[in-house]
Amino acid sequence: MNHAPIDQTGAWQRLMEHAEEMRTTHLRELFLDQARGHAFTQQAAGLTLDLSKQRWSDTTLALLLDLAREAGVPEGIQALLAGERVNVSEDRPALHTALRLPAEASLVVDGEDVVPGVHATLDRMATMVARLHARQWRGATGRPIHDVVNLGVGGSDLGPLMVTHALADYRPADAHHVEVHFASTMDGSQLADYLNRFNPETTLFVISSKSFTTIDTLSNARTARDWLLARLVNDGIQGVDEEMVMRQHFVGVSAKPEKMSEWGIAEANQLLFWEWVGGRYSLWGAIGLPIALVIGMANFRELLAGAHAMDEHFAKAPLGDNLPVLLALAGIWNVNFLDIRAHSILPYDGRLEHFAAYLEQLEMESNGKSATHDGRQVSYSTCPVLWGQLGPNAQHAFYQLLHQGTQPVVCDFIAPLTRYDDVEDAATRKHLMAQHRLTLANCFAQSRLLMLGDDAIDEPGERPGHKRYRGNQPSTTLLLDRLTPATLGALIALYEHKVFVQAAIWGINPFDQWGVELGKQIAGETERILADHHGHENMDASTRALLEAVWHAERGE
Ligand SMILES: O=P(O)(O)OC[C@H]1O[C@](O)(CO)[C@@H](O)[C@@H]1O
Repeated sequence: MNHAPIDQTGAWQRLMEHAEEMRTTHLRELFLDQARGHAFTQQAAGLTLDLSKQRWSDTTLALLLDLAREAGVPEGIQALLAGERVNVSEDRPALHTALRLPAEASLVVDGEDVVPGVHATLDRMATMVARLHARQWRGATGRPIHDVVNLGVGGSDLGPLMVTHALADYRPADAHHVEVHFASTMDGSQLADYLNRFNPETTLFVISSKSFTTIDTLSNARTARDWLLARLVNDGIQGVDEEMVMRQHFVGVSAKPEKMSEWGIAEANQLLFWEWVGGRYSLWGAIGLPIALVIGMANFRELLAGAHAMDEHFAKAPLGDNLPVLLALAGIWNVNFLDIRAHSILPYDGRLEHFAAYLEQLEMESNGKSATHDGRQVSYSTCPVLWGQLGPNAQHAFYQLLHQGTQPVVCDFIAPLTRYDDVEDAATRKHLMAQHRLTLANCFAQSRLLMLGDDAIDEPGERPGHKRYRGNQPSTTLLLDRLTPATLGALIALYEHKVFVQAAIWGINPFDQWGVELGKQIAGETERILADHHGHENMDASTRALLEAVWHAERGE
């Protein structure tokens, strides 16, 4: 990978000059070229990526590809996939792609083939899933488990939450005996709701934490353990003891087996993964247990196969046809050359409700960095501010700003081409397919209007200021043939690799997250001060007053 400041390269300078001209070119002018739609559209692994509504031209793309080569992107891709230590600050590989290699593949890292271990874990997951689906996993009183609650946060929550929601339609018949839930917030509010409603005899907790030190997760886990012990042991259910509760109501997923054991997770209930899997890249293995519970192991393997298909494409397609590379370059162009630093993720499918939240972590925790590999502060922008929501709902919320606000925003519109054609009842199918058409019409209308502005109307005429649309907001449209485990796997892998390519160009490490560490430390100190009622004397006036407000409230003042 190239460690020279990227903004001092010839390719960057040429892009800066070219951007002068492009900044004053409206998208509607670019679309005078009728061939543009096709020219900027590529397909792979069940996805169609339309980048024609980006404010770029053939020349822009050629210059961006030069930039990618100058930044060492092709070598970076090979290094990532070969298991080199691309996570420089933590001196380890980032091998999420190994989690989706087929069983017959081999990937030797530090003298060891990692693939057999990956598949051994998948097989252990399969055994757990089969027992739960068959109602053979019983709680301490002998009743089959009905509710499984995943306790995790960040990468140990967002991926499984997003995918289980997206693929709920793929639930096999035997999975209907088990309901999967998620609790992540450290304030306990999500968990408290479950504890009010669920029967402890039939509830299993999956404690998901790569580090097994995350206070958010461990505080939820402690509450869950106390709840189970209070209800099943202290209330004196005959024959039930603590050991049985720990063995029959807790599974642990982590890279730290010793910490799981210390906490009380039975060894047989520990699912392991590796330090070389980043938290936000971890849904493909043991952290994906809730996914496998909802969609079944066969569909989980399809999810992996879809991601692997995207990995193969990423490894082999020439840069100019490579979907993750193209998506990354569009982002670089917007952030660094057109000064567009807000990015909205807008799925037009209710099943992708949690996709934006998932991408917020993937992109911003990966690339929200300002130090390069060699510790230098960058002199250019890196990750944009990324946020999103279901597109149809966002139309009634923040699209006003997209259309008439003052901020340039780039949008990713995401939708499946086909939906509801398999609904059995003919009348319902007809109505639902019409709703899908309506949704696609809205999706395409919005990106067109954002692009053209007033020109989207046949006869724009004179319009008062408050009715004018200036257009020229760029967007990407991503179509899935249909939303299946395989295409969702490919979609996620596409964004993972996009993030990697952008990091390679910016010269930053997408696989660490040092920026979240200090906050955890200071929160720990603050928690002690809150409990001890002293130690705040030398703090800033604002924090002091906030702490005092809590103490007043605790005293009922
Ligand atoms: O899985 P863990 O170790 O509990 O971490 C949860 C999340 O916390 C973070 O480390 C950030 O604090 C994320 O990177 C991670 O996904």
